[in-house]
Amino acid sequence: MARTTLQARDLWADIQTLRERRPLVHSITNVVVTNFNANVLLAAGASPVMTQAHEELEDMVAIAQALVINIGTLDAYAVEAMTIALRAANARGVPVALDPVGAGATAYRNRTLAALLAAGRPTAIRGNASEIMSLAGEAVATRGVDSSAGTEAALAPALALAANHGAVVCVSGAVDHVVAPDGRVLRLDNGHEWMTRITGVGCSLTALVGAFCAVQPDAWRATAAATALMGVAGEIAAEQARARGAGVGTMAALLVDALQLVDEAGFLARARIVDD
Ligand SMILES: Nc1ncnc2c1ncn2[C@@H]1O[C@H](COP(=O)(O)OP(=O)(O)OP(=O)(O)O)[C@@H](O)[C@H]1O
Ligand SMILES: Cc1ncsc1CCO
Ligand SMILES: [Mg+2]
Repeated sequence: MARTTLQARDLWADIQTLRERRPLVHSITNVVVTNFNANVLLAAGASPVMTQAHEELEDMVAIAQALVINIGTLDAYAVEAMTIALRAANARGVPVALDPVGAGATAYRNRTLAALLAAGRPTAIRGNASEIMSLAGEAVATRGVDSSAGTEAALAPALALAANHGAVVCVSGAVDHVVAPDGRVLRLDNGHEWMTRITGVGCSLTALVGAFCAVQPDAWRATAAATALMGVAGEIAAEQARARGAGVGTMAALLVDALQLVDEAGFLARARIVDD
């Protein structure tokens, strides 16, 4: 595999740009994570707005710098909202991050994802391994919203998915894989297992992918910056929680703190880009 040309300092530059520019990120997301996602976006430096009212979708997309679509809790109204917003974003060149929550768990989710991908083109897709494998057409059963596979097994499916849809694909897990439609692959070895025990960390990563796509035109690099930031912040939060004998509830708050407070030295010391 080609050695990556991306360095941690490139990703740090994007984090600084996000903090300076405060892009407006419009999310149509699930009812479990809406508040947490908004706090994650604010902590990282973006400006969130959540709405799915059909009457205002086109106007909101028109003033947003990124759109995030998350299928975690679906119903017919939300699916129509996602379709309208996706089309509007594509027409205006607004980048779109898609979170295929629970892909492979139910026929309704699979159908909805197929219809969305037929209606428009996401700039980036972020899911756990079994979600990405399912979306790429592999026969894999996602267990509810949690992954049933490792990220290495999802690499080939992710590359195929990226090429087929012209979208960057991020497979999150113990080692995150960020792949581009042209075959570029970046592996990031950050994070902590406890991140899987706080609901919506993956969804929030997808929201960050949208935010970084608003400020970095190379969607692969933008997705890598989002993924590295979440991984580094998760590591810091887990360490701090454990140091005070706390668990994942405290860690959720510390994760938001770390997204806000991580500095250049802390980020560069921790970000682990893995080359083959
Ligand atoms: N075993 C692990 N070790 C370290 N970090 C992990 C591990 N598993 C997941 N992560 C990190 O947790 C974050 C969320 O990824 P995950 O794959 O759990 O998302 P998800 O399953 O979509 O989550 P959710 O649906 O709850 O939002 C990513 O930043 C990822 O790097
Ligand atoms: C737990 C859960 N159920 C539907 S969406 C969601 C949030 C994490 O994906
Ligand atoms: Mg998820």
